Amino acid sequence: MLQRTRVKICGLTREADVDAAVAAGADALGFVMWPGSKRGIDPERLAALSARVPAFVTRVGLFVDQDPALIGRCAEHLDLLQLHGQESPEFCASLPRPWIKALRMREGLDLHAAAADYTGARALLLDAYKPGVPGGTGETFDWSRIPASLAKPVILAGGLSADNVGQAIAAVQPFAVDVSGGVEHAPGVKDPAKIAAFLRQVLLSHPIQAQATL
Ligand SMILES: O=C(O)c1ccccc1N[C@@H]1O[C@H](COP(=O)(O)O)[C@@H](O)[C@H]1O
Repeated sequence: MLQRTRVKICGLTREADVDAAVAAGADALGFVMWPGSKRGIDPERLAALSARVPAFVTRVGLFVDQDPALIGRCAEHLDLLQLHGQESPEFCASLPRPWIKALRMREGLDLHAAAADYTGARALLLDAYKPGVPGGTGETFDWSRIPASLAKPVILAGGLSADNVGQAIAAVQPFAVDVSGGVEHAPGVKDPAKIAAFLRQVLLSHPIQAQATL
């Protein structure tokens, strides 16, 4: 079976960057609704950016232990929620949109147990662990810690860029990859050339499998 690695470009704050990510072929676009981030936007910005996104491109809202009322207000502009804090499985299940759970790869994290706990998650997003920082660190982690078979699709995040995403896909074979800092020239300011290069490297990462399957 031909399995194309999906791509999410996260931390979009500007119309031009939304357009660049869509034009490059991104499958999903991420909007950081957490005000503690330099990439954070408010619900009004979300509405404006989300309105530019065409059909078949998934609009993902990123939250960190935030008020469900705020999540509810944002939901009409989103297709999927990305939960980056200590949200419990019960909290996640109470939300008005499908969701993915972000897990930071701290030492000793049992991914099989997490997949069983977050049974309603559409995928697990795995990110680097840095104490006190909920995500978007620009750091990688040891990809060999990801088990080959997990009960949930894996979205690989953390320090990815055009320079290492091919290697990451070869090592992990994730369902999707997620990038923020690696396609920017400043936090929240994307670089269209880096976005295009990232997408190109993802496509180039499995040509032999594609040819064998066609
Ligand atoms: O981007 C942020 O500022 C952010 C803040 C809080 C939680 C998550 C955040 N970003 C997510 O972190 C990963 C990895 O980002 P990077 O590629 O290493 O910069 C990704 O899922 C971002 O969406």
